Amino acid sequence: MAKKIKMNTAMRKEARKREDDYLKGLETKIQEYDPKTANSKFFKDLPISSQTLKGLSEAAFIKLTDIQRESIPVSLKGYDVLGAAKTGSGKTLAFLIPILEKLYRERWTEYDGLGALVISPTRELAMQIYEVLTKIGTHTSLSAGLVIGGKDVKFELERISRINILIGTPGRILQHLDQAVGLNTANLQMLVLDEADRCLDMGFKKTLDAIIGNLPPTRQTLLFSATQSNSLSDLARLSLTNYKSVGTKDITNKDDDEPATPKTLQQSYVISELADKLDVLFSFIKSHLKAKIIVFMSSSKQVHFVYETFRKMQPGISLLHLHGRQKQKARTETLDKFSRAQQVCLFATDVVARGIDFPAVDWVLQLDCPEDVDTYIHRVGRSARYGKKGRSLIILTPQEEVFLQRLKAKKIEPEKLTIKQSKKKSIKPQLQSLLFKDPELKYLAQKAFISYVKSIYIQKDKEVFKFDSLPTDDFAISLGLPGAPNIKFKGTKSFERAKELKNSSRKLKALEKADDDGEIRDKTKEVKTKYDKMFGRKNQTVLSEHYMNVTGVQGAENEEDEDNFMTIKRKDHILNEDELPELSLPTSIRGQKRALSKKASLSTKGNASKTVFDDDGVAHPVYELEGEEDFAKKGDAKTQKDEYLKKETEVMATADSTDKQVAKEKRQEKKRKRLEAMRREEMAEYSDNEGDVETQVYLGTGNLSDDMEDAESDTEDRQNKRARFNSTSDSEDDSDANEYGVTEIDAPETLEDLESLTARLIQ
Ligand SMILES: Nc1ncnc2c1ncn2[C@@H]1O[C@H](COP(=O)(O)OP(=O)(O)OP(=O)(O)O)[C@@H](O)[C@H]1O
Repeated sequence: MAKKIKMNTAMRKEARKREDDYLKGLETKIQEYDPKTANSKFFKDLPISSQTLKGLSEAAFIKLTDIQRESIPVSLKGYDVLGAAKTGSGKTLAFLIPILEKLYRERWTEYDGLGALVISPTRELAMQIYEVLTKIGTHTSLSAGLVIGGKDVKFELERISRINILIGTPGRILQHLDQAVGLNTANLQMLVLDEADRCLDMGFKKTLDAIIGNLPPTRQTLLFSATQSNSLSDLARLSLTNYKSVGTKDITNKDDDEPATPKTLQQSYVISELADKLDVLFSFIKSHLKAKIIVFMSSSKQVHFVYETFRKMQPGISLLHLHGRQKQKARTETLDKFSRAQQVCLFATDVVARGIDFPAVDWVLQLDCPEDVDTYIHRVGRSARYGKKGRSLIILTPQEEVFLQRLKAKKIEPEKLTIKQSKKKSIKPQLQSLLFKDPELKYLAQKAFISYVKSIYIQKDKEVFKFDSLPTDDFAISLGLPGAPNIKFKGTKSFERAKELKNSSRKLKALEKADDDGEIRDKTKEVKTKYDKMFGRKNQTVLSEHYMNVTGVQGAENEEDEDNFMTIKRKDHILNEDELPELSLPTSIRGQKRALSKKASLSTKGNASKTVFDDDGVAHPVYELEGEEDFAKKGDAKTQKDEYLKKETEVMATADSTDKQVAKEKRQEKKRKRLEAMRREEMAEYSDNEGDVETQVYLGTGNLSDDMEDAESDTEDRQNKRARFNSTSDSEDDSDANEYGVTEIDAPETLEDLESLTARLIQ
């Protein structure tokens, strides 16, 4: 922080003049700076302020990297920038320095509000950017905030209005833009999108559009990434004006034969059968006990399973695991431990594939093939950063070998390795024995199996990921399972049938419509057996235990169920179709149609008549005429009429109150389901791949040097977050929505009320 000295008016004037002159001089230097002639090597050669230089040198940033040399002067001159450079090449400083400089030159104070906004696709990356900013900005008087989840609103509102540089993930930033009255973007000078293409991949396009829509068009915008996609060019076209592309040659390899991966990275691959991959992994770890390794896998369930089982087999190196389904506190601790350790193996999903700057990673191992070459580049980019050496190994199954061609098209040609026979060790018997002893592990194995199969199924590149030729039985055995869990695509007969369906394009669409529970819901054709209904109620306490027993899915209520695309059934508990109650159905097609058609059945049955049964079980027509004498015996007509009306009114009143009760229950059920759906949606959005995964909001206290994390009260914050999140999404089109985004409706008093309620619900 700038040191405050007591000054009188004259001194203040003098200081002000000196500052004016200095800033003018700086501005002139920027305009006159010509990167070609300047040929700067060090930060001190750039036209930047002494306070930023001081911060940089204290953090040991002295020499410029290529992307910094190229892009900082362009950004300082005020151009929009599309910056692309290899992983680990120093892009973070390339956008943070221009932010600090711009706000400094504009003499930004806390009263000017938000001056710069930095958007990052993951929370981890946002935290990392914030940390770098706190280091290099320590001599400025600017304030910075990290927007990552739930302090109380009053606290946020108070702070956010004084933040000058805000860093966060797209969803959370939009929420603040929508809700925080104190967040004034009218003066915003700079917008930065880090890993911009990833923000788009993760489906944040709409959110980004909405954020950009909230910002003044006169701002300067910088987009940075280590890979480039068409969507990024689209975003650049839409959000940048008169922009300069910087460093893009570095990664597009149009003009030279250089790959988009760092030169100092030694890349290799091995071909292994799917069923042997875990053996290869274990053998690899055993023979690299002194290394710092990251192992990438395709899903959190795989990470969880491999971590839990390998831990029990004690390979002789510390093991860590990190995925988006862990609590934020655990994730932050793991990141920290991994960063500090020198000999350690981290099992992770792609949540840390991009941008995260772990120091000195020796090996990046890809146990599962990445979805595309860009993901490959980002994963291997966790090693060989900032010119250091590093190595990578990708394990491909014979079916996935075609991925090497995809890499070759981008000039990436890893070297083939074969594993020495002497180093190969099968861990299958150990895994089997572990699973046999521990049902929890068996459950994890089943989930890992399912999530892997699902991950292959949903891949876009069908030439690389061949769902049909998955050796499922062998794979299951390799996880220690007795055989492939009987995966049932609900609504179809079996796994084999699912494959068959997958090959038929129309039915594929149906499969793609599968909901979170793996059920392909075709509402028009859905027929529920009593077993379906029972399983459908698995969350209800009475049946849940039984459901778990039948399906062998113990502890499912404690697990996030993202992988229930397909459900598993324990082999020994398959329900036999012949156990189901027998139905006699018409065999001919015409007969079936007739049975299902009301109209057709009426034609054969004649008009319907309503019958009532008396106490002796004798049937009478509903309107049975009574003889005059019998009628007269009961009293005069008026009294009878009044009595009848009274009785009927009572019946109607009872029916009305029952109806109201039923309507109320239905409404509550609907509300519950809606909240549940929102929660699931939110979990999905804030999950594995993992974008806006924050569970807490934290704003910096208004000073760059202040710390950032308060991971307390996770659950409570999660609830708060959820509440606000829902409220955001609903508020636009539902003026009656309360703070939870749920429309409160009065109990219908009349039939009209009920009708209008129904109409609203249908809408
Ligand atoms: N000028 C510099 N001098 C010394 N170290 C630097 C310099 N610039 C960056 N670094 C270091 O290099 C590493 C990589 O930097 P950074 O994380 O900004 O890379 P990146 O290009 O954003 O990578 P990715 O594409 O993977 O996100 C960091 O450890 C950072 O501290």
